[in-house]
Amino acid sequence: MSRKPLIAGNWKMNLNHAEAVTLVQKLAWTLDDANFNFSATEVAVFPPFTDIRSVQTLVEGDKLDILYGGQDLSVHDSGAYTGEISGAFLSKLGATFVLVGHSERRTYHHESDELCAAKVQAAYKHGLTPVLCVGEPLEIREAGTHVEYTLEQLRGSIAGLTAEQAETLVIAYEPVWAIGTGKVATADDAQEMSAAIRAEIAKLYSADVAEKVRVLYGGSVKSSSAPSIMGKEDVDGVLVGGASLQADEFAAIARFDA
Ligand SMILES: O=C[C@H](O)COP(=O)(O)O
Repeated sequence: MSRKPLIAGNWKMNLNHAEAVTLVQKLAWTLDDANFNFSATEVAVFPPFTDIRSVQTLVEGDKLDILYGGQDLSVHDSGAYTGEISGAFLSKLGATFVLVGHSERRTYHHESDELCAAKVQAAYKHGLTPVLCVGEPLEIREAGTHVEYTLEQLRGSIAGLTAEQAETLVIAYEPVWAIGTGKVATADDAQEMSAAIRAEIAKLYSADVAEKVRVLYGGSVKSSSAPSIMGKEDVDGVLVGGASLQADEFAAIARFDA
């Protein structure tokens, strides 16, 4: 497979800047001790905004191979938007990625597909790689319309995206019913949706673009479930919430093929 695996840890609203430094240090040491091959697998953390400067100082100072990103960004570059964070600021802090449209933002902040599409554009404008989150709630899964629902969300959230941008896009499939619940979708469920997402990208752009797009699975991933999920052909990585707050556990997830 030519796509590089991406193991991403979304800390959500957990850990202050001092705790962030401790966790990233421990994560780097744990992976180093295990002779982790950082050039074969990307490892990224998504700390709260207030932690990012400290993470940057540590990563740059100690020359760590850990990437990082924001959990959200504004559609605006700057201005009178109290509480918002510009992609330009994240970029200046050395961020590589930014999450867009996480289900918690879609639910608690009513983020629409249209807004997500604007955020994806804002990310590219500032040189950030968006990690676009999509996925169905429980009632949709139970109705059996999860593939169509998720693809609809995907189409709406990438409206206006060029083929050149789409090639570098990361899409995280996160079934809402599996987030923080301990209920992991099966590896086959993850594969089914990842393949459907890739096929949709091929339809919208080309087979070549679809081959390059990375699709992650997220939802109660643990070191025990990561190997089988990562073993699936169309799954290129995982977006980990709770288990990314423990350095040992997150490092074990990153070593899914050890
Ligand atoms: O962004 C991460 C996901 O929401 C998954 O969270 P979780 O691993 O705690 O279920």
